[in-house]
Amino acid sequence: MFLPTTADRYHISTWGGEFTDPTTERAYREHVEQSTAKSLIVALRVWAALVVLFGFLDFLALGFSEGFIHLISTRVLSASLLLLLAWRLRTKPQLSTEGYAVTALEVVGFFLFFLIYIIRPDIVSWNIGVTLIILISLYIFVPNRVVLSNIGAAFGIAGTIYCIALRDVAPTLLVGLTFVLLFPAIIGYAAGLRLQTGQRQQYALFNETVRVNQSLQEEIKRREHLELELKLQATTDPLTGLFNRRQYESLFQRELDRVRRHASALSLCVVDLDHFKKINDEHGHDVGDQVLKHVSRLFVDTLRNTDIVGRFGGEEFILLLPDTDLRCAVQVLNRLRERLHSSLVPVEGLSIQLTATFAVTEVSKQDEGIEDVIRRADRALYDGKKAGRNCVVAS
Ligand SMILES: Nc1nc2c(ncn2[C@@H]2O[C@H](COP(=O)(O)OP(=O)(O)OP(=O)(O)O)[C@@H](O)[C@H]2O)c(=O)[nH]1
Repeated sequence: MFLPTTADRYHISTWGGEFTDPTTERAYREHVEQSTAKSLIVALRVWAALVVLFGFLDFLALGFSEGFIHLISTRVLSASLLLLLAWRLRTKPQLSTEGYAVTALEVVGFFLFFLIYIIRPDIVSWNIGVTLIILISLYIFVPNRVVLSNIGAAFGIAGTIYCIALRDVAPTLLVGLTFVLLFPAIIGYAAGLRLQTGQRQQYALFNETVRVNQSLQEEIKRREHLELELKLQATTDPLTGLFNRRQYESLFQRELDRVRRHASALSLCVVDLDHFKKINDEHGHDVGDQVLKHVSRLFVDTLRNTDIVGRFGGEEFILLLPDTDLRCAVQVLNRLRERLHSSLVPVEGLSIQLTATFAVTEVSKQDEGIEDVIRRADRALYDGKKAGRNCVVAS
């Protein structure tokens, strides 16, 4: 599939002042639709007011004559068309950026304006002056696509020349007049083109900034996610999601510092699942893994969230119970043992009965580190296994 590059997408035509890529041009018009409609409504209202106000000059020159009535009717008709479009723009702002309606009005407006040349031959030179102002206003004051403004201006120039030609003037004068009328149109076109191109360049820049910002945000999110994942990988056991050895050892050190500083209680328990080898042998390693996951969840869900649950390795777990002395720890662990014993583990359509041996010891200020404490618990574990398993042994 062909995908336009940024340069293609934002290429602006030299003479039209519009994006050559239709999708970008459409998006740009939608982007400026509301503000363009607002400016156009103001321009149309001012235009309508001027058209009617100039009727006062007609009245001064013609009085309440038939000519005045024709002119004022024309003026009121023009003003009504202008106000009608202004009203329509409130509900259909896209008319302002399409430009066809306002161009049609420019053509109709000029057509009605030509009547003044016919009805008031006394003010031809004044009218030519007004035509010059109208021509430049078409480009600068009335928001429209510059290519369409060219159509309005071309009609205005051609019509004016025609109206003057009707008066039997010398051809040289007509040629001169054409140049005079072309002059504001060319200036207006150049100014309109520059303005239109500048607006689109700004839009392209704005869009690019938004795009770059978006991709930066996405990159930041991606990196944050990656960082979190790496942190998780470094601190947890991949199978059970419990703290890994490195992490619970460092958490133990923090708790040991608290024991030393605040004389608070801390108990450590080594849990070893009973006859786990049998589960693996009978149902396969995958079922064994599911059981380990289930037991881990059960430990985490049952204990306090200040307790620390880690995987010691294989089917052995470490539980750190802060602010818990040996007596309380034995109570808590007995509850946990009973819960494990009484709940069947549902794995792959099987219901597996499971027990564990819990070896618990209280950490003292004199303990050098976690190895000392685990060694003590391990001795208790040995006793527990010898005593028939499914028990809590304290040392
Ligand atoms: N599925 C699974 N099995 C594991 C994992 N780590 C260790 N094991 C198994 O756990 C079993 C531990 O067996 P043993 O040390 O003999 O202990 P046991 O069968 O639980 O017997 P006792 O501890 O004496 O009650 C071994 O079969 C290991 O292969 C693991 O990550 N996944």
